[in-house]
Amino acid sequence: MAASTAATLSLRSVSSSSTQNGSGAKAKPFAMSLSTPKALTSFCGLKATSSINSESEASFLGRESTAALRQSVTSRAIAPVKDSMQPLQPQASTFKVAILGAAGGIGQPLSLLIKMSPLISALHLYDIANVKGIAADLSHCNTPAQVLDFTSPAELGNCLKGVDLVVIPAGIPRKPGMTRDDLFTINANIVKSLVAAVADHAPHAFINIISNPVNSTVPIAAEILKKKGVYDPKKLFGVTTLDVVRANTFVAQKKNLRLIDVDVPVVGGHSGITILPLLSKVRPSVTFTEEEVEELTVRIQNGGTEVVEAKAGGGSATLSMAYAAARFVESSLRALDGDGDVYECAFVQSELTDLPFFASRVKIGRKGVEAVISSDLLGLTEFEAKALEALKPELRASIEKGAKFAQKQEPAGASV
Ligand SMILES: NC(=O)c1ccc[n+]([C@@H]2O[C@H](COP(=O)([O-])OP(=O)(O)OC[C@H]3O[C@@H](n4cnc5c(N)ncnc54)[C@H](O)[C@@H]3O)[C@@H](O)[C@H]2O)c1
Ligand SMILES: O=C(O)C[C@H](O)C(=O)O
Repeated sequence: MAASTAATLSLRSVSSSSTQNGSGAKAKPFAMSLSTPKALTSFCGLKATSSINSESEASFLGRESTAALRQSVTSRAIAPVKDSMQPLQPQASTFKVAILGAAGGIGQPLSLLIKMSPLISALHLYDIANVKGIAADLSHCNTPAQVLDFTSPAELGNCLKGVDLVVIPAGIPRKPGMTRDDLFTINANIVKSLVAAVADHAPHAFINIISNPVNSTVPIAAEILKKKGVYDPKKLFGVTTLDVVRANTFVAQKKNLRLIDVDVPVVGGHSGITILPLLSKVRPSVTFTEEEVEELTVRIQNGGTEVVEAKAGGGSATLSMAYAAARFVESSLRALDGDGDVYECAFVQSELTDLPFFASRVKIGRKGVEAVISSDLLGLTEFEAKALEALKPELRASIEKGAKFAQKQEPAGASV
């Protein structure tokens, strides 16, 4: 018998919602156990059990979202089955996703993880390196997303046509001793040309940017989209989910908490001191000594460097990043699918501070960012307030560097 009988969507993430009165964000950790009827075994492939469980308030999606998910899964997957004895032919799911840089250290495991999503009907893999084999390999997984490969810039337009979400992990990673800003010269050009193509071929898509330095590549993307006349700030996201994933892990370990319960908002940017975990806002409420706050903050800020050094020249975080990006993709797709309860931290155009871009918790809906959650920045501790002021000059400089780079470029389409 193939594998087991359970179809479980195994990504676990945390959803946080703000209180309506703005008195402080109320985290709502959730644990999804998406267990489908036996009929779904044939496309979910990994495991299948007989129901979709929302164990409690503290479970992955919360009751309402789980109900919405149940409805979405059952309508997509079960509706086409006319005869229960027939093998399931799942209806095409709603969303098409493109990954640009799909053959890389992040791109490959990310492609695998999101191939498991029942929300994806087509997965378009693009890379300048050989992506054909990766697509062939992945296409054998019996999950519904159809996998297509696109290799040269000449194929990029076709890769992007009709997609709802574009994820960009293309670019070089750090080696020990490098800062993320040291990647600027090469990655700025990569992001510029890829985003120009997105503007031409998928101007309404959500764009999730992973390529570093995120503090600059997101402003580059914004300027390129502006030049092309298609900039929608609500749909452009710098992916900072890995900072949240790390913060949740390190805090849970330090305080001996159940991982699934922990939610740490991380604001600012995605590099060094611009990464600011708000430990006073951790859910569940937990107290830290001053030493613990300093130690945890530094560890979260240096999480990327910890991996770069451990890999000793072999690149930077790929597996944890793929996990984090898959969580952000899943959240983006749930938002596109009309789930009204999607909250993630992301680096977006923002008026929360005097900086033009800022990572914070945002509510994501069908049209992109619906709200920036301002309450996280209220009632900061002295440590956090100082750290927030301290990060601003560096973050502003990185944002301006990216914007200036893109502004002085030729009209972007010409160079793709
Ligand atoms: N946002 C984050 O939290 C985060 C976390 C980890 C890594 N990163 C960044 O993600 C990027 C990728 O990291 P990686 O480990 O996957 O690197 P990698 O070198 O393993 O993979 C990068 C891939 O991009 C491809 N590529 C290069 N130029 C391209 C182009 N013009 N079009 C399409 N594909 C192109 C390469 O062929 C390669 O397959 C790096 O910049 C890294 O710093 C960001
Ligand atoms: O640290 C890096 O260079 C990669 C990434 O930004 C990370 O945080 O792991």
